[in-house]
Amino acid sequence: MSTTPSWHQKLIGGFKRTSDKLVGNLAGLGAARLDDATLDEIEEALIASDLGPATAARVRQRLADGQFERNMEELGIRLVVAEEVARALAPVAEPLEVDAFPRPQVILVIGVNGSGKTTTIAKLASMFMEQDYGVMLAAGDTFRAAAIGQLRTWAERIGVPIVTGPEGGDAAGIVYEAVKQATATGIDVLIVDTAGRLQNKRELMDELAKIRRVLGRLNPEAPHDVVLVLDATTGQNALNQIEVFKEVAGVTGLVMTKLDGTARGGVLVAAAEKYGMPIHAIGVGEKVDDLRPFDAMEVARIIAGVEELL
Ligand SMILES: Nc1nc2c(ncn2[C@@H]2O[C@H](COP(=O)(O)OP(=O)(O)OP(=O)(O)O)[C@@H](O)[C@H]2O)c(=O)[nH]1
Repeated sequence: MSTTPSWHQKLIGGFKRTSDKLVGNLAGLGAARLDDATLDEIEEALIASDLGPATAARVRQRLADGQFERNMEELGIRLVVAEEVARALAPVAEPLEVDAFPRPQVILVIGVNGSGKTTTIAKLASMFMEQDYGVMLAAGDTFRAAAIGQLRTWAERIGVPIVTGPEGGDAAGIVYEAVKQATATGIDVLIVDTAGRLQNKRELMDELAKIRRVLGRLNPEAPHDVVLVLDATTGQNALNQIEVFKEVAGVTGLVMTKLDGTARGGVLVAAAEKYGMPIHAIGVGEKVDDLRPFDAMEVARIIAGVEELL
């Protein structure tokens, strides 16, 4: 028997905290009489499980609106939770498409240090390569030598070209050079690593503005995507980062990493509910194939703990 956990198993791990809390909170409500007090309890349980007030209110409404038996079994309640969570997630489950014309599609990747940005860039590159796209990386995080080295190591490992510069070098210059090379060699997707200096917003904004100006000179449509990488283990903090990076960097979509192990998976639903921003993919580990677009219903059923009752 294989000991490597499957994607589904890792995902269950990432949502365990949320799911356990939810299931714990719903326990004892089996064969519940859905009177107002019980409905209040269910709604509170959902909010306590990080699902966000709007989803919780919709579940309450669904249970209260009379389409269901007044005596509902726990499985019935969980199925309603799963449906409503899926309804919140389905509109934001939007894989990154390569459709820029002219090529290359330029994807800026942003996020604080340690969020899993570098690993995510490698995983995205690998995902695009699997779809037969030509991929190039640009090491635009020149702030730390380690960041350049790490990205180069990944580029070699997955076999994609990379444009780098010296530590402390001009990120915009590297991006300019990368777009020129990508255009000349018929690359489809250029993924650009950028500095994660959230502690100095002004500098980060200036740097991103400069990258945008330089890109705009080569292709007014670029950057086509500005993807924010978020660490799901940081819970509420991940939501705060969306707020700040939206303002500072014009984020167009999200990737949530570390949705395995100790993640606070409910934050995915909270982010979907609060920002309605596309969530392009989720990461469940450190290997290149540990990143995928997500299936809203699969995640919803895991969160609601449906499978364990079937
Ligand atoms: N468990 C788990 N670990 C991950 C995941 N993605 C990244 N990591 C790990 O998180 C750590 C930080 O990832 P990096 O990709 O280096 O993050 P970064 O944001 O580029 O960070 P800096 O290089 O410090 O700027 C590394 O040890 C990764 O292996 C994931 O989905 N799950």
